[in-house]
Amino acid sequence: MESITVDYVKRYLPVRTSDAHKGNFGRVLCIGGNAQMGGAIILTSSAALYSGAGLITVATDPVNRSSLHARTPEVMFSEMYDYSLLKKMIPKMDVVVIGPGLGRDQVAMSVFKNVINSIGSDQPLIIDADAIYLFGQYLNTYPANKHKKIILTPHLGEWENLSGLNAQTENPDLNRQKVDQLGVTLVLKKARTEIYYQDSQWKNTSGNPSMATGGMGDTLAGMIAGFLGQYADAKIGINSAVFLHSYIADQLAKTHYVTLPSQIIKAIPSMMQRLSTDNREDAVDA
Ligand SMILES: NC(=O)C1=CN([C@@H]2O[C@H](COP(=O)(O)OP(=O)(O)OC[C@H]3O[C@@H](n4cnc5c(N)ncnc54)[C@H](OP(=O)(O)O)[C@@H]3O)[C@@H](O)[C@H]2O)[C@@H](O)CC1
Ligand SMILES: Nc1ncnc2c1ncn2[C@@H]1O[C@H](COP(=O)(O)OP(=O)(O)O)[C@@H](O)[C@H]1O
Ligand SMILES: [Mg+2]
Repeated sequence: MESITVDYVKRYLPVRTSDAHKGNFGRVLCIGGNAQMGGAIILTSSAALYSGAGLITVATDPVNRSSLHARTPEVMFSEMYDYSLLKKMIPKMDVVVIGPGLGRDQVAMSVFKNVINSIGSDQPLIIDADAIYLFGQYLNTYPANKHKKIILTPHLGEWENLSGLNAQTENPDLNRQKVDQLGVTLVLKKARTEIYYQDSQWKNTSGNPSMATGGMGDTLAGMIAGFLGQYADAKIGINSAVFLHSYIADQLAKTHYVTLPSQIIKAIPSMMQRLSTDNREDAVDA
């Protein structure tokens, strides 16, 4: 397994040209947040925004509209249960992320099916949180998904539910077998997150237990989405998002017992700037 380090991330940070505009940095659609868990998709979309995505739309339950706009007026709202609108919107997106706070009921399953049927074979689809459960259920009926560009981001509990491999039994060989069978990219979240591509495997070298707070994975999903819209090479984008998410937490943890997802989000632009310009990577705004 190859290691993702700070030097790797610095080497590949994209350079913004002086004539760049928002259309260069990705149209991202974030889908999730039922009436109980709007915070999850607000974290995801905020993370995509602070990671540099050009244009972000959130498809969510209408009750989340005003809190979304109060938090991030830069982000557009769409009604998650308007299936024909969602179907029309998806082909225009560079990246779609589904799952944070989505729920697992029949309505959530209808949203999921609508999205997986509408997404094109060249469009990255990040499947996180509840959508990982829904993906597992969906596969029972429609097993062939290899034509889709799917990125799964489970924690160990979600991975067990999907693969049958638990925290004790999962290992690189068995994970690889499952990944090949599913035809996906796997971001297996744990203390040292592992990433399985079709042709290589990577291990993160950053992260710490101050990150054990609800919403931390929702935040990572948004960072991956934000980076996928900006990096020409998806593998480098995903690896860099995974590393930076935890690396910012490592810097914050020097002075913070707990690192909140929203603190990490706020520190993304300053960390990216510092890594792109000089060696003062230890400083973050919190
Ligand atoms: N502000 C909001 O709106 C927030 C909304 N959120 C939304 O909540 C929804 C549910 O997501 P979820 O991850 O909280 O719960 P779930 O899918 O039931 O998984 C937990 C199960 O897995 C097991 N488990 C084993 N290993 C594990 C590990 N390493 N890391 C974590 N768990 C591990 C664990 O076992 P345990 O050790 O707890 O017994 C337990 O049985 C989802 O939509 C998400 O987006 C949250 O993000 C919070 C902020
Ligand atoms: N002890 C730890 N060390 C390093 N990283 C951690 C630790 N605990 C949690 N994390 C990270 O926090 C994130 C948690 O994701 P997840 O469980 O999906 O959160 P949520 O669903 O609440 O948003 C993952 O990126 C994981 O790697
Ligand atoms: Mg999660």
